[in-house]
Amino acid sequence: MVDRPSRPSAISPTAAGPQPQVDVSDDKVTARLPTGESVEVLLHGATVISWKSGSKGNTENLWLSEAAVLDGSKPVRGGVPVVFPVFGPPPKSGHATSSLPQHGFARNSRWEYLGKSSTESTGDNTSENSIKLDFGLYSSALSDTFRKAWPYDFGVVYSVTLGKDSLQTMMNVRNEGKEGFEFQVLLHTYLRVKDISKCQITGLAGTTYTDKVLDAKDHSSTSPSLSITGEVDRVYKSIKQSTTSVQEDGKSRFDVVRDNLEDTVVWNPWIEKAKGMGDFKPDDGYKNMLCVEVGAVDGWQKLEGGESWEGGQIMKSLL
Ligand SMILES: O=P(O)(O)OC[C@H]1O[C@@H](O)[C@H](O)[C@@H](O)[C@@H]1O
Repeated sequence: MVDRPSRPSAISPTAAGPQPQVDVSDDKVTARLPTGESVEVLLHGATVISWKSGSKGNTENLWLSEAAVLDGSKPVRGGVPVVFPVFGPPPKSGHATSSLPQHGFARNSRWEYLGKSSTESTGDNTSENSIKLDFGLYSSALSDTFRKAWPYDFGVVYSVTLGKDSLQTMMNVRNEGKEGFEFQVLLHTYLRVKDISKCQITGLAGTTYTDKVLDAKDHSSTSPSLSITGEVDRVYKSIKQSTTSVQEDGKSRFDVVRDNLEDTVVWNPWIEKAKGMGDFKPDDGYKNMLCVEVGAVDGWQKLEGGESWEGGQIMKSLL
């Protein structure tokens, strides 16, 4: 477990200073800090589709396809889709998730907005806000098809916390039934980069990964950093380091810190695969995105009736 964001030195809910703003519409929730940072979350899939930080909140940190479908008819290509309760194509048969679509139903279901909470931390002559948005998905709200395919009683609360230069996304999964169930979870983050050819990923050395492009077999990562020079689809498993970092042009760009999650998928479809996806635009958008997807996808998490599990990430924009 990594440390949660440090506790504010003083919390003053009635502070007189400017407060974060939250707008709730039929299909999305938008939050903005007084300093300009913002986050947009679509209720479809509780998909974060924009996270802006930097000076006056001018820097978009997430890649969203120009052809992303945002009307709820399919998963969003970009942002941070939530993958649950199965990662990738489900096991062909013999597992409770076998009849689910690729990456499960969470990114394909409408979530409920549960509300917000904000904190203001004050230091010497400084004051910093953060805002947490909570979203819920329950078995009772699933479509009949998904409920039939995965007939367990569950509740998931997904919390998205916007800080000055960070975005924390945490999943809390509860088994609300009597029967135990197994699940996988993954936060399929599409980071926005200026030029993939100038990016390096560190924090994965000494890890075993499955290379889904090469041979679907296990390999050992010995090199201290990874550059993307073609299609990549790797599942890094049981990673020792808690932080995966992205450098661009020799400068630190992102830190992705895992919390109670041991695995990370690194994905870029590159030229041909990008062209083959109808909702991936522009065709050369693969140059501006890098998926660093934290998760628990090697094997299964098991929850007995009444138990719950929590895991997630803190992403830091280091501009
Ligand atoms: O097209 P989808 O279902 O959103 O999946 C995108 C990619 O998601 C990644 O997590 C997988 O490792 C890839 O194999 C997959 O191609």
